[in-house]
Amino acid sequence: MTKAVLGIIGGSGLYDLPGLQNVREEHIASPGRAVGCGPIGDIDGLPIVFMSRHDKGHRLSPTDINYRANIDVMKRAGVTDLISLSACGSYKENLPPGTFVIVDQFVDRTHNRATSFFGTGCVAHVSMAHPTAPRLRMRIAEAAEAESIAVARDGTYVCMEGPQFSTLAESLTYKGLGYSVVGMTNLPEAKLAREAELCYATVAMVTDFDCWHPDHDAVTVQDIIRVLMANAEKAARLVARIAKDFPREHEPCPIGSDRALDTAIITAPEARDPELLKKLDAVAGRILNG
Ligand SMILES: CSC[C@H]1O[C@H](OP(=O)(O)O)[C@H](O)[C@@H]1O
Ligand SMILES: Nc1ncnc2[nH]cnc12
Repeated sequence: MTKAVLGIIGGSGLYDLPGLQNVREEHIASPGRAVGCGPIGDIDGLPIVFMSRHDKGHRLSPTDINYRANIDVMKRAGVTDLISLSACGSYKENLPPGTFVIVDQFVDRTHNRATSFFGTGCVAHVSMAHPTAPRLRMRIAEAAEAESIAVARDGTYVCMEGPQFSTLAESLTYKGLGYSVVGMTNLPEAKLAREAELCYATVAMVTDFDCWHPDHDAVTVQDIIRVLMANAEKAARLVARIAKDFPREHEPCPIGSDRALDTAIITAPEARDPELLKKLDAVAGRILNG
């Protein structure tokens, strides 16, 4: 049996995790990739590792975040299940600011991100057909309902490069294509979490209607921050409730997020690059050394 450890990545407006108990600062480095770990603690006895994606003071832009180091560190810290708490714009009238969308699908519109641990010397192709872990999503949705937080149990998140917000033409296109929400950060995490065999889910917390909505002006950071304050309080309650009800033993993922590398690595053992394999010790150790 594997002990369940919950990882939380906080996005815009979420630079710490209120309610985290028995906090200790531990430095877990990601070899060759730098970046340490956020505070480790627990809520109701469930071990929790917190990381602030943009760092304290919101220092890092979506393009500059070291997603590989963040996910690698989560893996090294023993995380089994990873939840992203993110701000997003909405493309649907019925998902107004304040709504928490438990994303089930992603569309990638980024073009300047490192989105794989693998590469020359060890190539792997994991499935991204179902990028989020259904059982984790269900637990988040149930916790949100128990806390009377307005929640949508699914939705498609389009991940744009940014850091500029969308043009009106982009916004209308994404809306027309049926996407639910837009953000700039979650797609690299979802891909890397899958390679690292972590169960991943996104809570996309709506802050604005982007710029498509005829009744709302173009989105500004000031407006977003106002909504973020309220969302942050709800997010802390949500995490506390998830932790309270979370199983203490990791439950096998019904879609195999936690075994994603079983059938993914294609490079022949004799063609593998020992230097790359060293860096993959945490992410792919189960399958490479197993
Ligand atoms: C501050 S608005 C734009 C910013 O907010 C979202 O960040 P995160 O996903 O980390 O909450 C969005 O993706 C942009 O990075
Ligand atoms: N409208 C928007 N577009 C992209 N990222 C966002 N994060 C919050 N609101 C956003």
